[in-house]
Amino acid sequence: MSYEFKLPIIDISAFTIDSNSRTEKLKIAKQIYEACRNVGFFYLIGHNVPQEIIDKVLKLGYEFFHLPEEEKIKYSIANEDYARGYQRLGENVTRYKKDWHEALDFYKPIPRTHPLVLKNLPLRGENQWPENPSEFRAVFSEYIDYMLKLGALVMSAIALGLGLDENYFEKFLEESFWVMRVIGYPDLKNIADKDRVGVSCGEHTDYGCLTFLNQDNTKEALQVQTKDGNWINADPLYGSFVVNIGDMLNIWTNDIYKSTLHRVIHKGDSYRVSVPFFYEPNYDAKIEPLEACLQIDPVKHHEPVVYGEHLLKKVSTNFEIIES
Ligand SMILES: O=C(O)CCC(=O)C(=O)O
Ligand SMILES: [Fe+2]
Repeated sequence: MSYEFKLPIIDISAFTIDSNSRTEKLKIAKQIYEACRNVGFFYLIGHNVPQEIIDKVLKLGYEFFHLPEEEKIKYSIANEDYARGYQRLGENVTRYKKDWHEALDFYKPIPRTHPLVLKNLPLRGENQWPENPSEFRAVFSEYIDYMLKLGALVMSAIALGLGLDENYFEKFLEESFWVMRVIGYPDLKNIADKDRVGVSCGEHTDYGCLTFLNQDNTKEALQVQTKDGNWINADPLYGSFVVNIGDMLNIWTNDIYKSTLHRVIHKGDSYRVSVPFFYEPNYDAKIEPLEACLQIDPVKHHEPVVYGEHLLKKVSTNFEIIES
C-alpha cells in the first residue's frame, strides 16, 4: 500500500524575511511550482507562525472534544447555518458513508446586515465560539490572523512561480472566505455501525485555494494519492504545515496544478486532532484559467466558476444520507 516517499519540504523564509532578495524568492517560488505540479502537497517550514500557538490550538481542540456530549452540542451547526459550529461523530458524509470524525467549523464571519444574510443564503452568519476551554476564542482568533497572513504570503510565492506579479492574486483574496475546521478523530476500531461508516475522512480534493494543515503527532492517518495512483502517508513533521492546493488553483492553472485526492484512515490508538485552515478566494471571486497558463496549453480545461457557488455545491453534499 503505502511506501516510503517524502513530500517535498519547502522553506518559505525568503518571503517572511523582508531583506531577502528577489533571486532567493524566485528560487523558492520555483520549488513551490514543482511541488504543486508533481504532487500538489508539500511541507512548509520557515513560516514564522510561533510553534507555541500551533501547539496550543491542537491542545484546545483536544480539550473541547473531550467535553461531555451535551456541552458540545450546544454549538451544533443546526443553531446557525448548518455550516458554522459543531458536527457530531458521523454527521459528515463522503460519498454516502459516514466520516468517522467530529468537528467544530468556523468560516469568515458575515455580519447580520450583509446582503448574503439578508437574502437568507446559505453559509451566512456568525461563528459559534465555545466558552470552554476558556482561552479557545482568543487563541484561535490570533491563529486565524497568522494563517491569513501566511495564506497571502504563499499565494505571492505561487504567483511568482507562475511568472506573474507577486501581488497578482490579491484582488481575488482580499476578502478571503476562509474556513477553519477543528477535527477530532477517534480510532476506527470498535465501531458498531460498520456498514454505514466509511473511513475517518473519505477521499476528496479541497475546494479552494490553499490548505494549511496543523496535525498532531499521529502517524499513518493522512494519506495522499500520487500521480501513479498509490496512497502515501503525509505523516506529521513537527514545526511544519502540510500544505496542499485546492480546486481553484487547479482551475487557475488550467490543470498544470492538480488538486490532489487525500483521505484520513486513523487506525492507531490515539484520539487524533487536526486543524486544517482553508485559505480561499473571496466568496464572489470569478476563477478561470490564467493567461499565463494558457500560453503553455491554449486549450481551456475549465469554464469560469464563482468560488462561493462551487463551495455551496460541495458543502451541500457533505450531509447527504442516510436514513437513520
Ligand atoms: O485531518 C486531516 O489530516 C485532513 C482533513 C482534510 O483533508 C479536510 O478537512 O479537508
Ligand atoms: Fe482535505
